[in-house]
Formats: sequence, C-alpha cells, structure tokens
Amino acid sequence: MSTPVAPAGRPLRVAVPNKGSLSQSASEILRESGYRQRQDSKELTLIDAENGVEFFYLRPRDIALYVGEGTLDVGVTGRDLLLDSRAKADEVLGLGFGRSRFHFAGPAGRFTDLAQLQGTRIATSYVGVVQSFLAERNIDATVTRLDGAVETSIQLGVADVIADVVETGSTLRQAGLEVFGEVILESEAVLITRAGSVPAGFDVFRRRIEGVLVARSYVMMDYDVRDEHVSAAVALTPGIEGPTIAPLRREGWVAVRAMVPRAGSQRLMDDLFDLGARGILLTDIHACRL
Ligand SMILES: Nc1ncnc2c1ncn2[C@@H]1O[C@H](COP(=O)(O)OP(=O)(O)OP(=O)(O)O)[C@@H](O)[C@H]1O
Ligand SMILES: O=P(O)(O)OC[C@H]1O[C@H](OP(=O)(O)OP(=O)(O)O)[C@H](O)[C@@H]1O
Ligand SMILES: [Mg+2]
Repeated sequence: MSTPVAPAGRPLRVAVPNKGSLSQSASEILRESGYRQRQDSKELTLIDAENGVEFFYLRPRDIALYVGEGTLDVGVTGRDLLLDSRAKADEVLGLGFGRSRFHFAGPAGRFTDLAQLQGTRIATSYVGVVQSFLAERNIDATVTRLDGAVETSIQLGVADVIADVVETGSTLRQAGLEVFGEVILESEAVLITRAGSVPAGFDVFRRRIEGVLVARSYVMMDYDVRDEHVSAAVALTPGIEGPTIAPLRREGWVAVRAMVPRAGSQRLMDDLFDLGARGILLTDIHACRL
C-alpha cells in the first residue's frame, strides 16, 4: 500500500455538489485527480483514507456557507453561488466546467437598458447577486426570490423582469424572453477555501487538480526534424520549461518533444509538417505536476 499523502492529523474535508449542473463534472475531476468518489448518488459522505480526504456531498448553494464558516475546509461550487451567498470564502482556482453567464431578461423587445430596471419587480434565485448589482447602481426595484423555473414568473404576472443563469439561451427563448444589458457575471465551477486560510493538506489537493486541468488543456507533441529547421520548429513548440531535443540515429536530424496547448494543436501539426518535420505524434496527457 502506498503512503498516505495527507498529514497524519484529521482528513481534509471537501464539499462536492451532490446534484445539479456541477455534480457530475466535479466528481469526474476528483476521480481523475486520484481520489475515490461515490458510486451511488445517495451516498452523502465518503472517506478516502489513503489520500487523507473526506468528501461531503451537499447542495452547491450551501457549500460556500459550510466552507465560509470553517465547518468544511474546501468546496467545489459555482462562482455565482459563492458571490450570492456572501460567505467568507475565497475562490482559489477556476475549474473550467459549469460555465454560465448571469443576465437580466424580459419579454422580447420590451427592455433595452439596465436603467429600465428602476421600479420593476425582479424574480431570481440569486437575490444576493441581484441586490448587490442594484445597490451599486442606485437602482430601486423589488426583488423576489424563487427556487427555480424563474422564467415562468413573468407569464404568471409575478415579475416584470428575471435575473438568471443563461447557458444555451434555449429556456429563455421558449419562454418568449430575451436578455438585455451587459453580462452581470461570468461563472464557472471554482475551488473555494475559507477566506484567508490554507487548510492543512490543501496544497497537495490543489496541485493534483491543477495537474488534471493542465492535462486537459495540453497535449504532448513529438516530431523529428532536420537540424537546420530546429530553431523554426522550436519557435512553434516552445514547451513549458523548454522542449526536449534528443539526437536521432540519423545524420542531420533531431527528435523534439514539447507540451503544446490542445486548442490549435492540429493546425500546429500542419505547420510543422510544412516546415519539414516528420513522424509528428500527438498524445494525451492524463496528469502532470509542473
Ligand atoms: N444550464 C445551467 N443551469 C443552471 N446552472 C448552470 C447551468 N450551467 C451551469 N450552471 C451553474 O451551475 C450552478 C448551479 O447549480 P445548481 O446545482 O444549484 O443548479 P442546477 O444545475 O440548476 O440544479 P437544480 O436546479 O436541478 O437544482 C451555478 O454555478 C450555475 O452557474
Ligand atoms: O440557457 P439554458 O441552456 O436554457 O440554461 C439555463 C436554464 O437552466 C437552468 O434551469 P434548470 O434546468 O436548472 O431549472 P430550474 O430553473 O428549475 O433550476 C437555469 O435556471 C435556466 O433556466
Ligand atoms: Mg436550476
């Protein structure tokens, strides 16, 4: 059995969304980071003794509160939910999934400008975000908190305007609504800790997750190229610290290996080929520590 990586003290206590848009991707990134995750969505807690971590499956909206109070050490939640909660927790790492935009919306063609919010009735599940926004701009409006299906509140005459998460925009369209004004906030899943604190064992936890994020956004590129083209080729594939260049058992050629961003990597292969590189290979990275 391998040595536990966490200190011998109490385990790092991590809150993970139990349901909703963030739940599956959160468990996936933790599993890829080498942690045990629950097999059954009814499990509420899970101990990964080997890694010194205990997971608590909670509503994403409640996670910032637990972490802000210091009841739990680390949490995965949405940036919008963190801000809405006004909990004393810090965002320490964006996780790249659960992306959404927060917008005001109203009946198609009715509103064009956020100044028109003055005097309206606004329905939202994000009262904290909306009230902060209105207060910053000195806009006076009535805010009503709804749990979900916020779009229907206008049709039912409960509100004039809604403020909600928009991903594809299809829910708004189906309700005959459209966004107006600028994006209020761009959200994604984030890793949070209690404001100003670095819990014991958090560094390893964070490094593992960062390793997966890098592995998701980078690939490994290998190719062979003639000596005279190495400088031009390496300018295209500078790597992280610098590319590895190794002699090839063929006069006048070298082998190059470098990490490159996944986005644009096919185009990069075309450009390397045009430069005369051959044997160009692209492979996935599953984890890394940079
Ligand atoms: N299409 C989406 N709908 C709702 N939330 C989304 C969407 N895409 C990303 N998110 C993000 O997910 C988080 C909300 O998750 P939460 O689980 O509370 O709501 P949900 O996915 O609407 O689940 P449910 O309404 O079923 O409880 C927010 O951070 C939000 O920005
Ligand atoms: O822009 P879209 O891709 O349509 O996604 C956004 C919609 O999805 C969420 O609703 P959800 O399905 O969670 O239902 P709820 O309102 O009951 O929470 C959110 O509240 C929006 O209504
Ligand atoms: Mg919802």
